[in-house]
Amino acid sequence: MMNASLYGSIVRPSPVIPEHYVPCISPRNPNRFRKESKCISSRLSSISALSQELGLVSSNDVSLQSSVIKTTEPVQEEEKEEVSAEPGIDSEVSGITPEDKASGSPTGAKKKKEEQDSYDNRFTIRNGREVFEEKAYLVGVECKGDTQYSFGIEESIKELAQLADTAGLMAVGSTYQKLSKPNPRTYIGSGKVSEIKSAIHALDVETVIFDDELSAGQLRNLEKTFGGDVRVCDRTALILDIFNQRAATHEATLQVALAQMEYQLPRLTKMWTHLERQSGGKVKGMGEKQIEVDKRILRNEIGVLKKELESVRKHRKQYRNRRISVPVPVVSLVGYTNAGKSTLLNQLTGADVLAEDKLFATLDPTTRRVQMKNGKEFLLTDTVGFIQKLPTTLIAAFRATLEEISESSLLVHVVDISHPLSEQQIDAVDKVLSELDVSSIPRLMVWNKVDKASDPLKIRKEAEKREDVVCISALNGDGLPEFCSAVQEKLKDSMVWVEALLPFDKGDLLSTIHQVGMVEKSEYTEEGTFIRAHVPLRFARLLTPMRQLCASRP
Ligand SMILES: Nc1nc2c(ncn2[C@@H]2O[C@H](COP(=O)(O)OP(=O)(O)OP(=O)(O)O)[C@@H](O)[C@H]2O)c(=O)[nH]1
Ligand SMILES: [Mg+2]
Repeated sequence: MMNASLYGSIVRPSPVIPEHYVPCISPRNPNRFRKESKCISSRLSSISALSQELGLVSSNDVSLQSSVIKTTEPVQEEEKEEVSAEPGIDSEVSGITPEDKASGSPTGAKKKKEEQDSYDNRFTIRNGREVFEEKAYLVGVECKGDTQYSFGIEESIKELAQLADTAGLMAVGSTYQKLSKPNPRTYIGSGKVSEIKSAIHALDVETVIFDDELSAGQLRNLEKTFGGDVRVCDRTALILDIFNQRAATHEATLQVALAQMEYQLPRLTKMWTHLERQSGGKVKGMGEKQIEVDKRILRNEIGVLKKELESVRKHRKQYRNRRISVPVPVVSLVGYTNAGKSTLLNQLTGADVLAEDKLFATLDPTTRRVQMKNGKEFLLTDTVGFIQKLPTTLIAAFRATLEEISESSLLVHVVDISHPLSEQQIDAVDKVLSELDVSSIPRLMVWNKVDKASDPLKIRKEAEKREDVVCISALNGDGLPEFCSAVQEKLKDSMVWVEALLPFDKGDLLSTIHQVGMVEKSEYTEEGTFIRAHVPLRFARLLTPMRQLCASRP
C-alpha cells in the first residue's frame, strides 16, 4: 500500500467518483490511515485510484527504488540565487542524519519515539477535517523584466506560505532564484535543484511547492530528481486544494472538482513514470497506453461533471431571475482574499457568513438585504476573494458564480488598507475584474481595516482627497453609515431618470419607488402622483406607460 502515496495525496473524491475509489493514506507512514484525510495535491489520486480499481495498475505492483539524482539537463543561466528560510528555520543541513534515525542505539530509539510523537502531533483539524500537516518547502522564481505581477518574489513567497498554512501544510523553509527565463526542464536551475534536494533531506520535507504553475514535464523531472516520496506541486494545485477543502455547497464542489480535473488532464504523466521505473524503463509504450486510458476516463468524468453543473446552474438562474423581478439594486462585494468582505456583509446585514483570518474563507456567493435607516434598501452579495496569479482554470470554473458580479448594479471593491501590499492587491483585483465582463458597472472603493492601519488619520486624509473611496472598519462598524450613503449615491449612476404620473391605484408602485429609487419630487395632482426620480433600469421599464401619461400631460 505504501506506494499508493506516490500518486500524490489525497483529495476528497469528486462527486462522481465513489469514495471507495480513493485511498486515503497518511504520507510516509503506511500504518496510518485516514478516511477523509485532505492533504495537498489535487494530482492524480482519484484517477490512479480509478485505474487501480479497474485493474489497470496495482499500487502493490509498483516498486519504488530510490532514484539516483542526475542533473544532466543543461544548466540554465543563474543570475542570482538567494536562499531564505522561514523565521527560526535554518535551511542548512540539520544535525539529524537519516543514519541516526535508522540506528538501533538507545539514543536512536529515543529519537525514534520523539519522531513518532511529533509525527502524531502533526494531525490537525482544518476546515472541520483532520489533516496531516505535511512539511513543505517553498520555491519561487523571479523572472527578469517580468512586469506582469506587481508582487515582489519575497512577498509572493510569503503569500504562498499563507496559502500553505491555509491548506494545512507547515512551511519549513523557502528559497527563490532570479532568472532571465525559467528552465524548461526543471523550472529552476540545476544548482538550485541540488540545493533544494539538500534542504529536503535536512528538513525532512514531504512537499515542495513552487510559486508558479509548472508544466507536466517540469513536475515529472523535479519529482524524479527529488526522490519518490517527495511531492512536487505548484501554486495552482495548492489553491485548488484549498478550494476543494473549503467547498461547502454542491455547486462549489462540482466547480472545484471540474477545475481540478482540467488541471490534471495535461499533467497525466505520472503513470508512465511509475511503469517505466517498475520495469527498468522498458515499458514506455505500455505506459503511454495507460495514460491514454486515464485521459479517457478523466475526459468522461469532466463531461459528467459539466452536465451536472449545468443542471445546478439552471436552478440557480431560475432563482436569480425570480430575484431580478424584484427591482432592488444588487451591490457586489469584490476584493482580495482576506480583505474583510464577509465581515462587512455580516456587519451590515446580521448575516452569519464565515469570516476568518485565512485565505479563501468564502467560496459561494451569499446575498442579503441591507435596510438603511432612511428606508432605502439594496441587496449585498459577498463573493469569492481574488489573489495574484489566480489560476485561469479556476476563473473559468467559477465564471458562473462570478456572473453574479456581472449582473450587479454596483461593484464595491473592498481593500485591506492596513496590508503592506494593499496597492499590489488592488492591481491584482483589477486584473481579475478585467477578465470578467464588468467594465460598464460603476465601482466604489472601500478602504477597510482602518482601525488596524499604523496611521489611520493619514489614511483618512488620503481617502478624502480621492473620489470614490470610503474609509471603514467592518469589524467595529466605523464609517458604515457613510458607506451606505456612498452606495446610494453610486447606485444613482446605474439608475435612469424618470418623470411619471402614477394613478392613485398604483400606491404599491409608488412606495417601491421610494424604497429602491431616489425620489427628487413627489406631487399629488388630480390625475395621480407626479414623481421625478432616479430608478433602477428594470423598474423604469415597468413605469413606461405612466411616463407616457406624464408626457401627454399639458
Ligand atoms: N482589524 C480589523 N480586522 C478586520 C476588519 N474587517 C475584517 N477583519 C478581519 O480580517 C479577516 C478576514 O475577514 P473576512 O471577512 O473573512 O475576509 P474576506 O474578504 O471575506 O476573505 P475571503 O472570504 O477569504 O475572500 C478576519 O479575521 C476579520 O476579523 C476590520 O475592519 N478591522
Ligand atoms: Mg469571505
